[in-house]
Amino acid sequence: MPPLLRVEKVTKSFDGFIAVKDFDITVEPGQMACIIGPNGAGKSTAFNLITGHLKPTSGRVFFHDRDVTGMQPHDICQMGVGRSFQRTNIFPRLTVFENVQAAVLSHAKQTLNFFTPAKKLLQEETYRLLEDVGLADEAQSVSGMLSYGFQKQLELGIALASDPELLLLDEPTAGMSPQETTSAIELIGQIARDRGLTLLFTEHDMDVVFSIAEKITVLHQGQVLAVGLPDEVRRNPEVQRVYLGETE
Ligand SMILES: Nc1ncnc2c1ncn2[C@@H]1O[C@H](COP(=O)(O)OP(=O)(O)OP(=O)(O)O)[C@@H](O)[C@H]1O
Repeated sequence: MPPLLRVEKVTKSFDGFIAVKDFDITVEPGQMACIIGPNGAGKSTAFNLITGHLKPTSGRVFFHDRDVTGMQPHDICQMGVGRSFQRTNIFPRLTVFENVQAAVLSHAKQTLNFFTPAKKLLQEETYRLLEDVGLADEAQSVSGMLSYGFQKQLELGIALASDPELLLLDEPTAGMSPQETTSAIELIGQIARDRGLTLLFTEHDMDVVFSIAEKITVLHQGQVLAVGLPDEVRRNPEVQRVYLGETE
């Protein structure tokens, strides 16, 4: 089976500054893959290049063996690449239900046909998503008043509304307490297994990375420094020198 995602020699420069250089990654269906690297290593840029929010200066991105390089973000999303946006796409004055429903509606607009009983389907889908991300009891809460952990669950619900095959999560546990981190990781793992999702995430917390990642790509100054199984990456002297050593 071909990889779900294949990035080949992608480079991005901003006015001559090379943020990502010759970046390669493959993610297999069902895999939990992680990109790590120090601040400024190019992780967010790599995500943006995959989701179409940035266009590569050179190189190609393939999803399901289809060349998606340069396609618009909403087209890439429609093809099955979802992404969480660190709260920026939550409407704080709307309820949790309304936020997820808006995301479901936005996706459904492009997939429902004229004869589909849209409203009922959308309500059922919205409740199902809220249950999946553990927010059923918070359906009527105002989103802006949610705890930080619940807001992250809401981000996840919104990202899942497009029914992605590949989900990109940018630091899904950022700012969480150790207890919130543990339950968030359990929830993400559970959702990925239940839905047969493929995950690509970035993360600063090494305990999180080594607990769930099946494959790790290490970025350093915009280039891939190492790639492999968690144990291989952990033992790699170069990785220890430039990255792990800094945080331990
Ligand atoms: N739009 C842009 N214009 C110019 N430089 C940029 C732009 N976006 C990112 N950069 C630069 O590219 C480099 C990589 O940034 P990026 O945000 O991808 O790193 P990161 O690994 O996600 O960092 P962090 O862990 O701090 O989020 C940084 O030096 C950053 O300043």
